[in-house]
Amino acid sequence: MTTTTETGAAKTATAATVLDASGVTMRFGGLTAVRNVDLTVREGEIVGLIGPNGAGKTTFFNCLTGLYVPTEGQVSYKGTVLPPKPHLVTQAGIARTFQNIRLFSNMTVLENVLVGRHTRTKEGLWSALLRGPGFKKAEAASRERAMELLEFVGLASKAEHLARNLPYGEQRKLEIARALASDPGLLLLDEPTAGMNQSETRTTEELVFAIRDRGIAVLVIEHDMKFIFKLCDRVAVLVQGEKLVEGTAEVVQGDERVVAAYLGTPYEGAPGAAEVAEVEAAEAHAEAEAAAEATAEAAEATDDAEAEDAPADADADADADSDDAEAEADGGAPADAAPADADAADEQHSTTEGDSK
Ligand SMILES: Nc1ncnc2c1ncn2[C@@H]1O[C@H](COP(=O)(O)OP(=O)(O)OP(=O)(O)O)[C@@H](O)[C@H]1O
Repeated sequence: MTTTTETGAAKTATAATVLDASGVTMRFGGLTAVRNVDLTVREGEIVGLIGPNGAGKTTFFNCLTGLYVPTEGQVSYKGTVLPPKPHLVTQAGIARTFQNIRLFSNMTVLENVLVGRHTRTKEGLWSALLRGPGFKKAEAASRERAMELLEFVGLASKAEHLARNLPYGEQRKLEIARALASDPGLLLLDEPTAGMNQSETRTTEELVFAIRDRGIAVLVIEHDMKFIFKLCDRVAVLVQGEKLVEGTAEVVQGDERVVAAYLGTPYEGAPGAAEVAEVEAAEAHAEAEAAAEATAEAAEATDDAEAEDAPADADADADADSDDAEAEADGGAPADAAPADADAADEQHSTTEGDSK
């Protein structure tokens, strides 16, 4: 495996655009998971996509690969707008791996890679059923290519093993080999090192460089920052569905908004900060009103008690009323808010399309 560890940022600055996502927005009911995101990947580049949990990274991948139809925006590959259909996106030249490994566990390692080749084989159904010479030739070529890919990822000696018997790190490599089998020009990797130990992670790093050196551009989601900053020519940071920063590893690492987003400290102009401030102000206002009401009721009760000349009882009533008022103030706001939250949750559930990770 030949690898180049230089970032090549200068080399790629003028290279042709492979992926061009513009204004991509994805809403699930009331939730905007991705908001107006632009992103390009050029030939020869490795681009990273990072962000805290729930930032919208996988949703964005799903929009790029046609698994989701974006609410707004469009995705182009090498200058052509992609239809939002996974098989057409693969055919166009974009392949991906998933956060949760998706292999055919009862098939062999080789068969898994052969499945990935089907978008590139032209033999039709009849040819396959009759197993004519055309089919046999195509099948031999596919096997040869699949074995070459297994060699490339270091799994050739396990070609006949069942996929389910591979250790976790090798299953991830097999997923990459299968994605490469469709001869993509762009590979999307969703958390390729999740669950790997340090040495497996280093091997994956080498593998990604080697993929780039084969002329395949890479867009990678990863939580391992060391991996991302070592690997990527450019890194884009998503926070609450919006692209916060994009630049070289140095630019991103030095940006205080990125640090704040990961540590959870709000900063001026943070996505969603206005909404949070609005909710906090409304809560403070409701609390102040409830407290004022409670004080007024307590004062009224004291007056009544004094009028009836029964100080001990009146004090007790006033305390009780005041407790009631406080209880209302505490319980009232969330109780009012609950149905709205429940609606939002229902809406969200109703649009959930199963496991798209
Ligand atoms: N199919 C769906 N239906 C409803 N909400 C969804 C759906 N898919 C994702 N979401 C929501 O969109 C938001 C973004 O989720 P997403 O999985 O894209 O984040 P992520 O950045 O990939 O997170 P992680 O790093 O944890 O994988 C979350 O609030 C999630 O619950």
